[in-house]
Amino acid sequence: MTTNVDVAIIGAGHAGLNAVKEVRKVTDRWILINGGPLGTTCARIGCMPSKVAIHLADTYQIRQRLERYGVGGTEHLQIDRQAAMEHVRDLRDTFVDLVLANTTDEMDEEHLVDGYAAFIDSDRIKVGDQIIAPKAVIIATGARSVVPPEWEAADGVLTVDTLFEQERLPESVAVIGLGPIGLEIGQALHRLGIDVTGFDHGERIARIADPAVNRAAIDIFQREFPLLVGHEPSISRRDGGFVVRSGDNQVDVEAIFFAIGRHAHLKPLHLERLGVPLNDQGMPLVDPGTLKLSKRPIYVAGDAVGGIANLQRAAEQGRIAGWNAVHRRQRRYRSRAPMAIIFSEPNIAVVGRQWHTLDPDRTAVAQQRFGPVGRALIMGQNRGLMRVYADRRSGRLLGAAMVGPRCEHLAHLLCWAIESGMTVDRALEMPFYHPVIEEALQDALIELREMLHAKPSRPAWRRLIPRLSSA
Ligand SMILES: Cc1cc2nc3c(=O)[nH]c(=O)nc-3n(C[C@H](O)[C@H](O)[C@H](O)COP(=O)(O)OP(=O)(O)OC[C@H]3O[C@@H](n4cnc5c(N)ncnc54)[C@H](O)[C@@H]3O)c2cc1C
Ligand SMILES: NC(=O)c1ccc[n+]([C@@H]2O[C@H](COP(=O)([O-])OP(=O)(O)OC[C@H]3O[C@@H](n4cnc5c(N)ncnc54)[C@H](O)[C@@H]3O)[C@@H](O)[C@H]2O)c1
Repeated sequence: MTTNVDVAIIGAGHAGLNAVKEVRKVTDRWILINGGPLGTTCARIGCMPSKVAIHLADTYQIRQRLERYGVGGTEHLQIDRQAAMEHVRDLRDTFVDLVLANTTDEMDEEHLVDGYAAFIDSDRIKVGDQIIAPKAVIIATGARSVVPPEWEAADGVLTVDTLFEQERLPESVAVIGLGPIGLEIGQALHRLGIDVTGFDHGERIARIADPAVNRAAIDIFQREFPLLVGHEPSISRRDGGFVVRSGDNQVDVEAIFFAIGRHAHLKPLHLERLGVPLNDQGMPLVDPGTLKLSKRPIYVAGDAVGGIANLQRAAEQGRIAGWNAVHRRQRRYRSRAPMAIIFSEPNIAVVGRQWHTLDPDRTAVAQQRFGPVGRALIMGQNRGLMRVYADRRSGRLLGAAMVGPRCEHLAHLLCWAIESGMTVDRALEMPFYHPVIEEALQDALIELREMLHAKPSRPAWRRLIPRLSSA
């Protein structure tokens, strides 16, 4: 039997659930298909449990500063990692319950179907034995962790999909890939007392394009746990564990944590059956504004689109795809000034234009270290570097990269300023308080203003003119 609906939404993550919210305002003939556990990537394995783990690891780490504050007995403090992981799971379950309570818990069997969807052709979808014929489709299938095929489902190999389910954490871990996941999770595991070594085949960590900030970040994190970058790591089995080699270095570990990227989860959909051209990632051409495939009422939203995964992007694209699926007048997704925040300690943040896209002749770059920043010194977290970029001609802020304390907040301030087209002079007219981390940004802006207003040094022959005339 075929079920006819107005809209089929595939994937119950933030993108899919936000799409449903828009669609159900217009029609009751919709169906949400979800394969795997409900509760969203963000709440189950992503943003939220990772931040719980980071928070408790950072809290335990504070013991190392307590003696300086006159607090004794810190050498007796110990972490029960099993209890810590239970706390992560408890909060994770709370976040999942909050998502479910407001969304899928209220849906009946007619609207919510459990299973992986696959296209039969461009008009029909199959889920198990059920065939669905929708007038419009929203693909919101998210992304999945990349694991080299030879290590898939191997004992001792972890990803974020499995980490938070571990009753017992390993004593030593090689973190392969030092992007946002590798750095956040690697540092948290290290701070929970696990022997962590980080590996990346590239020279950059956390995708920082600015070479000075990247160097500063590597120096800071390197002091906590070894980071081996710039060589392709090779992994082999040994005595129930693994040996990982990188250049001249070799490390024996109990477990491997892969964080080498997450790719759009499209394979089970069989998009090749749509009869549209696909790129080498198996993705059809999608209008980045309407999120629609050309000539088909099929929309793609969230991590399924590819690129840098971001919860706010997934939610907004879901809302737009949902609206567009049920309205003639199409809304457009407009990407804003980019912002990426890594919740390591210190934070890493990149906003606006990235280093490699800047024109060196037109860009002024101010640099501010967090070392002498009063508030950072008070917090005992004064490691870091911020670089802020401005356009020499218009004086506008262009972007920034930073590693430092509470950069999550500085990134927001800067990103809002960039998004509103603010100049350096105007940003300096804004109020600042004391003593706050924002004073680091104020100092960077003052340096930028000096660069922008500095008179260009006059060529030697021009400097001669007054003297010649007065002679
Ligand atoms: C460890 C980690 C930390 C993160 N931290 C942050 C952060 O701090 N800040 C931030 O902004 N972002 C963060 N992200 C990214 C953020 O979580 C994602 O961008 C967001 O959750 C993606 O939502 P989505 O709706 O696109 O996909 P998902 O939430 O993954 O939903 C997709 C759903 O579709 C289902 N599905 C897949 N294929 C099919 C199919 N064929 N048929 C039916 N169902 C299917 C999946 O099982 C899943 O339930 C993090 C991600 C991870 C992994
Ligand atoms: N705070 C946040 O916003 C946050 C946190 C976690 C994840 N995320 C998102 O989740 C997505 C996935 O994150 P990720 O860190 O897994 O992916 P990523 O693609 O951002 O980083 C992967 C890293 O692995 C390295 N790498 C790839 N193959 C390798 C190999 N064979 N050997 C060694 N190193 C290798 C790459 O050089 C890169 O540094 C990203 O889009 C990210 O933005 C966001």
